[in-house]
Amino acid sequence: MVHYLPKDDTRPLAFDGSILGSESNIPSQFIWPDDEKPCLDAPELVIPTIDVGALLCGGDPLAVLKAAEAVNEACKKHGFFLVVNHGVDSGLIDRAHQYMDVFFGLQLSEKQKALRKVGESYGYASSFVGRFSSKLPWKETLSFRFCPDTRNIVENYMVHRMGEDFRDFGRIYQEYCEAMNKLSLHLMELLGISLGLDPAYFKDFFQANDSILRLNHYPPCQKPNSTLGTGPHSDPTSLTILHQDQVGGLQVFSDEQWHSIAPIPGAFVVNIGDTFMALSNGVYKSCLHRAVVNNRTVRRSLAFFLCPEMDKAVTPAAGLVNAENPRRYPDFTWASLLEFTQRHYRADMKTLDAFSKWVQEQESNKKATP
Ligand SMILES: C=C1C[C@]23C[C@@]1(O)CC[C@H]2[C@]1(C)CCC[C@@](C)(C(=O)O)[C@H]1[C@@H]3C(=O)O
Ligand SMILES: O=C(O)CCC(=O)C(=O)O
Ligand SMILES: [Fe+2]
Repeated sequence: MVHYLPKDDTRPLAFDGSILGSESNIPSQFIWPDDEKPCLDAPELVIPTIDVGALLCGGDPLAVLKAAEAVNEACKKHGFFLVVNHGVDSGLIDRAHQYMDVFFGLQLSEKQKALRKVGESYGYASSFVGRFSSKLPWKETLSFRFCPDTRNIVENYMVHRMGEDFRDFGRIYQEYCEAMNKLSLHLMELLGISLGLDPAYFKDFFQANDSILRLNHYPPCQKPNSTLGTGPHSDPTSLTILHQDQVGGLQVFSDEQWHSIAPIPGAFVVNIGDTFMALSNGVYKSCLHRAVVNNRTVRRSLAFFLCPEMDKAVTPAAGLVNAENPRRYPDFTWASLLEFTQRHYRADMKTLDAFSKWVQEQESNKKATP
């Protein structure tokens, strides 16, 4: 059964990884231009490994200070670091990876019960069929909304979209999000210390949050040199906690070239997003990264995106604005940046600058119309 349409057909194609993964004639919409094609032998980027054990148990202040210094150095440069000794149960991480196929292994028609609509951030999306017309990512995704104060929000969402049979499935990602939320708040303490702010500064800002867990499922691809699992972008969100399986494929753009981030069992890859770059007044960098695919095996990753409450004002900490470092970005809300990425702009390497320009244009339009 063919799951995609001939080249000249303009109707959106349906992406079914179980079929396309073995196809050699890849639809043109998935082929990236030469200047964005991946280099599969990218050199490895060695990023600092932060042991957060001392932070979790309120232990040795010297160890916390050392971790904060390493975070400061990494975040001023490329915004990526590894986290170990994080307290997240390894069995929960394993189950979160194993259960992905309970959903992605379904018939396309079943998965489409949870179909994400344009402008929405949650549900099932396959390569953004119907959202973009070219440079389509070679992946299927399932995204959940997580708010710590809304009991069982993930579990109830899955039951609502897929039926009672998906309660156990939803329970696993509910527990996974609760663990990510706890770790995120510890990391926010460390980021506050690393910027010379009160440890509670960012922790309080994100205590109530409106976050996203995204399951990325990358089928094998017969032309891995011409396609991308996830295109080059910086995350528009605040902080990303990524768990990638042992297949490998995450790449970061640093020092003018692409580098691979090797999977480390039991470690999370953490990176600063655009919203946190604005909160730090540009001191910490939200950097370009992407995911490459391979022709042998499926790759899976779980990305937890910590986001503030929708209408909370995103404005830099006062201590980070001064004559040497004036305001870099306008005040905004996460709701407006999210809407920008969902309706007006495909998140890429320049999202925050394009968004800042868009905010200023919106404001001048408002002033112009009486
Ligand atoms: C707010 C978001 C938009 C994207 C998901 C996310 O929750 C955080 C990352 C964003 C994304 C992955 C950046 C690359 C382009 C994108 C379209 C994708 O490939 O998935 C982005 C996501 C989106 O759904 O717009
Ligand atoms: O799958 C990966 O390794 C990266 C995915 C990513 O960058 C994202 O979902 O924002
Ligand atoms: Fe990302």
